[in-house]
Amino acid sequence: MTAKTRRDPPTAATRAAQELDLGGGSSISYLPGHFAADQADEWFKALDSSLPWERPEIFVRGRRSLQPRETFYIADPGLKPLKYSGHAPAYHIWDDFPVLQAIRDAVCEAVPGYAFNSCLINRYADGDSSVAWHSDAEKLFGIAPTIASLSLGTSRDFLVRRKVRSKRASAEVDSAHGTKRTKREKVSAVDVISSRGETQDEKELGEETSKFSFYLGNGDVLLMRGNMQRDWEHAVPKRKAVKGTRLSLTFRTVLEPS
Ligand SMILES: O=C(O)CCC(=O)C(=O)O
Ligand SMILES: [Fe+2]
Repeated sequence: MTAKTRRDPPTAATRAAQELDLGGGSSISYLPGHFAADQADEWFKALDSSLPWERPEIFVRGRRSLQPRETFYIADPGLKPLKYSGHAPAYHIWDDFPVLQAIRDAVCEAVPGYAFNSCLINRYADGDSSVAWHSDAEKLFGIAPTIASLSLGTSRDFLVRRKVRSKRASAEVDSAHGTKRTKREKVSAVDVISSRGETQDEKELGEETSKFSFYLGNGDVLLMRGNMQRDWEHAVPKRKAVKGTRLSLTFRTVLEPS
């Protein structure tokens, strides 16, 4: 049986934050069941039925295709608009969506110290919806953005893997950011290239490729911090057996004015 069964409700032990230090200044904090299921259900229903979802054409690796999920973007007024994969999503503001304002306040409270001013929301109607391997390294979020995602609805796998970079690209990026990379990290980047070739598609990777998997469920919060968008990429792969809908609200801080 390949279908994943629904998780047990979180207990005090499982609800505790899990910290994953990926090295090189990258880390993930995972807060399973941070928001109670009834609260998460209420938010899911309010958003799923009312947001003006978009499903645009995007441009990825030289090919135009229909985005394999729906999205909605909201931000403080007057910020530089988001653009990714050749597409600029419609720019909505919090005043028009009070439920999102309330969710943003709750997430900022859950993750003290960050003033998230924008949110890209993804709607995965069922297991056919996905997001391909990518990082959120857009310039408007700065060089080491913290991104907090809140999952609502059906659970989905969220995968994380180290980026493949040439030795030269690594050296250039490191000097641009003024960071030092240890010899061991350089060697492991090369190992990754030789173990999986240059392909970007999803295939089973060897253990040496540093891949992690989270099963994100209703009310879970996950934070990507530090150099994650520079050195790692993430994906939500298709899962044919999944029938239900998942929303992910990815809170970010846009640093540049328009
Ligand atoms: O759905 C998720 O958890 C990830 C979404 C994502 O990577 C993004 O919006 O950039
Ligand atoms: Fe992302």
